[in-house]
Amino acid sequence: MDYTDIRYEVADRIATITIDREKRLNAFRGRTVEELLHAFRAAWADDDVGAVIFTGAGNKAFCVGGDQKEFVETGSYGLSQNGRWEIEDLHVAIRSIPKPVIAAVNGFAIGGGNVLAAVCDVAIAAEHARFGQVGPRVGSFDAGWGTHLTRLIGERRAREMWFFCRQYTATEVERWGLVNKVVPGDSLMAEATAWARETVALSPTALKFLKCAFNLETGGLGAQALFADAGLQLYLESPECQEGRVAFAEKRAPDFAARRKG
Ligand SMILES: CC(C)(COP(=O)(O)OP(=O)(O)OC[C@H]1O[C@@H](n2cnc3c(N)ncnc32)[C@H](O)[C@@H]1OP(=O)(O)O)[C@@H](O)C(=O)NCCC(=O)NCCSC(=O)c1cc(O)c2ccccc2c1O
Repeated sequence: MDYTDIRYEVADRIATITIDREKRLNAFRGRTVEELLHAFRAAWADDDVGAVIFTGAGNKAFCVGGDQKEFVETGSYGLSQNGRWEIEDLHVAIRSIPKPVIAAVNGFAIGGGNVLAAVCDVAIAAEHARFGQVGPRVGSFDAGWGTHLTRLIGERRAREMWFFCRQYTATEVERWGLVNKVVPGDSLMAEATAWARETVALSPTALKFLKCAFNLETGGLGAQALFADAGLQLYLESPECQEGRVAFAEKRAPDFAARRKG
């Protein structure tokens, strides 16, 4: 597959997967998700790859979730070549690949970007990185893997993140346990590579069984995510959702007053 939205590089048994849409703050569209899925599966299939680093191009954003401009312009995030919107397959692939996945969070991890970082095995953040959920402000929600935040930072913090749509610094979320380490931006990739080098020297079978074991508790989230996504697809067609998206595009606060009921 030819990649237009991502980069895939392998060196010293480490695969680096980079969302390469810097002008859109590495927001994902259908094509991006399809390529990411393909790249994670390639890393999975390659016996010479022992670990994956997942990052975003540039130094402003890791990923800011779904591409809102694409949605406003075309009415959807765009489908993959096979006609499916595969974000849930991507979440499951990152969880399932039997090799450690290290998120190198090089800037904003917002909305679906925060969820992508959260499903990785470990996360290292640049000092300037900012984390947050925005769905209830822009007309979206992730009631599947988005709720995995509870396990990482506890229920109070996870609900705060989703219900208030604030932004948090790397240092704050390191304290909460959302990231493993915070480093200066210019040493992020060196740090992530050092972590990857450490893990590729370990027993691959031991790591595989450990990842499978950790996944036993969260395995049900894959099914919950499909259920949640079915609800989200209906919500995406509603005037309430459209108000969130249009308000973001028009750079104004959304007006959900007409939507308050029940
Ligand atoms: C990310 C921000 C916090 C950055 O704020 P800042 O003030 O620094 O910068 P600007 O706001 O001026 O943004 C700069 C520039 O980038 C454009 N941009 C920002 N975010 C996006 C985006 N997501 N898509 C496309 N473009 C984006 C912005 O328009 C500016 O462009 P200019 O041309 O005007 O310069 C802040 O920008 C922010 O909060 N962004 C919104 C983030 C957002 O809404 N993300 C999507 C959330 S919904 C989602 O992620 C999602 C995930 C899923 O898995 C789904 C699954 C199934 C269905 C739906 C899903 C879904 O919606």
